[in-house]
Amino acid sequence: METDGSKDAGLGSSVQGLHLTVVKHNEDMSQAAAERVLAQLAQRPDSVLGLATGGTPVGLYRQLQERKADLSKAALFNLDEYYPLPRRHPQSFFQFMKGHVYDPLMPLSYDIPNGEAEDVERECTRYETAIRSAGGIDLQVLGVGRNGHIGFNEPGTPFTSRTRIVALKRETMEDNARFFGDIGLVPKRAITMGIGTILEARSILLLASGAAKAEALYQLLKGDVSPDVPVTALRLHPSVHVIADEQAASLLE
Ligand SMILES: O=P(O)(O)OC[C@H]1O[C@](O)(CO)[C@@H](O)[C@@H]1O
Repeated sequence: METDGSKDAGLGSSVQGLHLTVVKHNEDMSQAAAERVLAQLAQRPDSVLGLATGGTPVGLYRQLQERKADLSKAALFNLDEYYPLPRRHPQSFFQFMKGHVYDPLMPLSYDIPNGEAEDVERECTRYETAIRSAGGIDLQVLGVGRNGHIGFNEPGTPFTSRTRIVALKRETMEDNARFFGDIGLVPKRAITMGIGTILEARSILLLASGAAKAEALYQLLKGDVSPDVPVTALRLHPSVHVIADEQAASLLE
């Protein structure tokens, strides 16, 4: 396995368009990711960025702060939000983004599904329309769940799915219980961009760190393309860059 470097996945035509960079540690992943986001902003200051929450992108957002990324012309969207959950709840993805990105980096605009919308169907339609009205997403940052979920699109989700309300799998609630302190406090549902919505982004940056993500990454690069492992949908996209640390890449090769 090539490390601290970059290489094409080199796995034949089914993964053409997918580029893999393996780096040593989580911090290296965050640095490499920040470079790609900064390059996107340099090329197009008014980029539309799709961002993710969870543990994976925290280092990326720290790097963007340290490097004084200029988001003053950029529009931000997010993958998902728990439902129902008030925006003021400390574990809402809105609060996560406020702390890590909105307040420190002051983007021109931001939008995130509203976890306290009264009419959830209407909120999902509003969100899809807002993304389209902004011109679509230029660069979508993704993490991946242990079970291969992207956004909150759990195994079994059709690749054509759009923004909608979903039920979370038990393993996803278990993984996110660390943020809530108790699994009983984790919301059972969420609003998430669909896989079809995600695949419309012009380019995708997937980050994976730690041994818990190794199987999902293996499936992405070597498994069958199947809704059973949502992240494999990325094999259908023409421009995906994966940055993984050595632990996440440990099943490859
Ligand atoms: O980065 P983590 O905390 O491992 O989470 C993995 C993925 O699961 C989610 O939390 C669910 O949306 C994503 O935001 C994230 O990319």
